[in-house]
Amino acid sequence: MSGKRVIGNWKMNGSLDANRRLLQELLPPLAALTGVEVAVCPPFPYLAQVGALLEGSGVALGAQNLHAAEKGAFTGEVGAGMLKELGCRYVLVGHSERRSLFGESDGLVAEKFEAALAAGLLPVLCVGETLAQRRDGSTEAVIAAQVRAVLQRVGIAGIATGVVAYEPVWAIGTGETASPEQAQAVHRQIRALLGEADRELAAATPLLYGGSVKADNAAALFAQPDIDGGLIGGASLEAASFAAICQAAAR
Ligand SMILES: O=C(CO)COP(=O)(O)O
Repeated sequence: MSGKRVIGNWKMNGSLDANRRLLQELLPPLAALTGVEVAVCPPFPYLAQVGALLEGSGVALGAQNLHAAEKGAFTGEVGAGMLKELGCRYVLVGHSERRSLFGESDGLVAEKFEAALAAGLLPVLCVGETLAQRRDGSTEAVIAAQVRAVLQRVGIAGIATGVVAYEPVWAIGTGETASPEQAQAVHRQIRALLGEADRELAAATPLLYGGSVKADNAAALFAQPDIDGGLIGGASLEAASFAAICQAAAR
């Protein structure tokens, strides 16, 4: 199957030396793969270094966050145009760590998604429910609210230009992956929700799964009809694991 995407989210990890070593080991096996688009999202200070190391590799660069404004008096923040200038293709928007640790609301996430699109970046909208929300049966409502906030702001054409990543909060960094069936059920729901706006664009929107994706569970997840690839945290920091996950997507 072709057309899958695998994006590595390094989170707040790495160093000049570690990044160089990771990519030295990772890029050769990736060069042999076809039918999969791979990207890595290092912390802001390493975008230029990693961008240079990726040159000619076919692996794309992404950032983990952005501010909704173009520029201005926002100390410590980074604008979409800056990311674009540094060679980013993707930017994560509304990762659950941003939502829970840094108070990002559905509305703010929608503004960021719009700003990324305006700069010519491909925003990756991250959505997902907490364990408490899954247990009390509100998974569907939570995901719907998170997706609708962005849909209302940028429309289905805007969402379809970017990417949606389903990352159940209870599966992030816990080693507990959603089963392929659990993930597929939510992906199907997201596809249906987008399909209410436009079926064709909904079908064309890449839906990635994230949350403890590893070399040994990637193939089963990627085999699901509505899972178009993965957003990888911990395993993207290990060259062999990340390469194996990309390989599973290339099959
Ligand atoms: O948050 C994630 C990617 O954005 C997933 O992280 P893990 O793969 O470490 O569970």
